[in-house]
Order: sequence, then C-alpha cells, then structure tokens
Amino acid sequence: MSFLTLDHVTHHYFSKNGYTKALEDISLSVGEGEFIALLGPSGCGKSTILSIIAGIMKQTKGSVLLQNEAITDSELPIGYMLQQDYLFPWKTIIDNVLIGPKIYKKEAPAVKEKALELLDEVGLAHVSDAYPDALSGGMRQRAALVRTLINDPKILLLDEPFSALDYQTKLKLEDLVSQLLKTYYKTTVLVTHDIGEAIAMSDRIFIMNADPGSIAKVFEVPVELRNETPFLVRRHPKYQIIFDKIWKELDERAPDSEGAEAT
Ligand SMILES: Nc1ncnc2c1ncn2[C@@H]1O[C@H](COP(=O)(O)OP(=O)(O)OP(=O)(O)O)[C@@H](O)[C@H]1O
Repeated sequence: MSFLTLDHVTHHYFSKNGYTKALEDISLSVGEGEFIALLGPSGCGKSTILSIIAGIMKQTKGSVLLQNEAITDSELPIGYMLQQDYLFPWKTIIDNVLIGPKIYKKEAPAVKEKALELLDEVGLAHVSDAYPDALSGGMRQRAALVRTLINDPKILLLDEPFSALDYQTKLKLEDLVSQLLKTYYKTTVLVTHDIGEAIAMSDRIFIMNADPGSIAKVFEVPVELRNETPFLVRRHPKYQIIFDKIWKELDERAPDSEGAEAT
C-alpha cells in the first residue's frame, strides 16, 4: 500500500517574469519505510516537489496524500533536512534539538531523554551542551537530523543534505543517516545531484525530465545493494552497472549533451 502518494500533480509558478510550468502530471507512490531519490537536471522541479509534499506551497493541480488522506499540518508529519543546518547559534545543541517539541508544546522529561539518546546514537552526546559554532559541518548536520527526528515525522524530506560537506564526512554521514532511518523505519524522499549517493541510499530512483518537470524513468536499486551500507554499496559489482544506466539517462537530459542536441 502507498504511504505517500502524489497523484497527477502539476505546478505552475507565476512571477513578474512570467509563467513557469515547473511540474507536469507527476504521479508517484512511496511505500512506508521506503527511501526514494529524485535525480534530474537543474530546474526539473525536484525542490518544488519537496515543497509541495512539505505543504510549503500548494500545487496548481492534483493531490498529495498520506495514507490515502490529504496531509494536514496539525501533527508535524513532515521533517525537512537541507544543505544548510539552520541551527540557532545562540542555543545549545540540546536546546536546538528541542525547538520542535517546545513549539508544539510537547516538552516532557521523556522527550529530552529521547533527544539525548538520539544525540548519543549519532555520536554527539558529549556536545549536547555546546553551541553550534563549536561543531564541525558534519556534526552540525547530525544535530540537524536529530532535531528533525525528535518530532517523529512520518515523512523525511532530504534536500541535498550532504552536498556542503567534504567527501569523507559525506560518506560517513550517509552511512549513519541510512542506518538511523532504517532503524526508525522512516519514509524518505531525497533530492540529490549525486548518482552514487542516490544508489547508495535509496530503494528506488526517479529520473526526471525538465521543462516541464516530469518523471522520465524509475530505477529499482537491486536488493543486494539495499542490504549493504551506503559505503559498501559503492564497492558492490552491481553498483557500476546501475550507475552507468542512470548516467546515460541523465546525460541524455543534460542541456549540453550531444544526445539532447541530436533530438
Ligand atoms: N519561486 C519561483 N518563481 C518562479 N519560478 C520558479 C520558482 N521556484 C522555482 N521556479 C522554477 O521552477 C522550475 C523548477 O525549479 P526547482 O527549484 O524546483 O528545480 P530543481 O530541480 O530543484 O533545481 P536545482 O537542481 O537547480 O535545485 C525551474 O524552472 C525554476 O526556475
């Protein structure tokens, strides 16, 4: 059964520069606990999809359903993790993590205990009383992840969350995030430009067309890869096969590709 459904979603932007058809008839469904990735050329509407799922903006046409019902904002069903961590510099890590429960009046000793437990799981227990500027980029992103998870979102939206990190930190964080999301059985939509990251973390990968944004192709990541950690996926013999197929699909869609010019 579908947990998250986009049903014939179309979105048009109207601005002083005119009118942009950002998304055209997007239909996709994500199962509970499934991890999907959206890959596609710049401007194909990946972030627009996330904003619509998050309820930050309303689609022009179509519907977004959670367990077959329209999403309401009453119970914090969506968690968002972005390239920037947006931690408040004047608050300690634990207080940053507890912002959601505070806003939603769900502060309780048990929630703080859970927050400390999650910080421990991501290796940040020792800096719970530190301020964000004392932490490295990778540590800050881990804190941002805990800040999202403490609200127990039904869906997690990851918008290029590792793209500002150095390569080694990024690989380590992919492993940690992947393991944590599997443990908590979170349904996740990742937007990335990194094919390797999409393969390493996802169950299925949606390749998008631009102008207007639409789903071009869906790749299922082989089950043998899904059972590995993201770091080890990259060493699996099947990794290069799926990487090459996705590369070819994206290359055909790149604005300066020979394939695109030939059509
Ligand atoms: N606020 C806006 N007003 C007008 N047009 C917009 C707005 N936001 C996005 N667009 C346009 O909608 C289309 C989709 O944009 P979107 O940012 O969702 O793409 P994307 O795939 O996330 O791009 P990138 O990979 O570069 O982040 C683009 O043509 C973009 O120029």
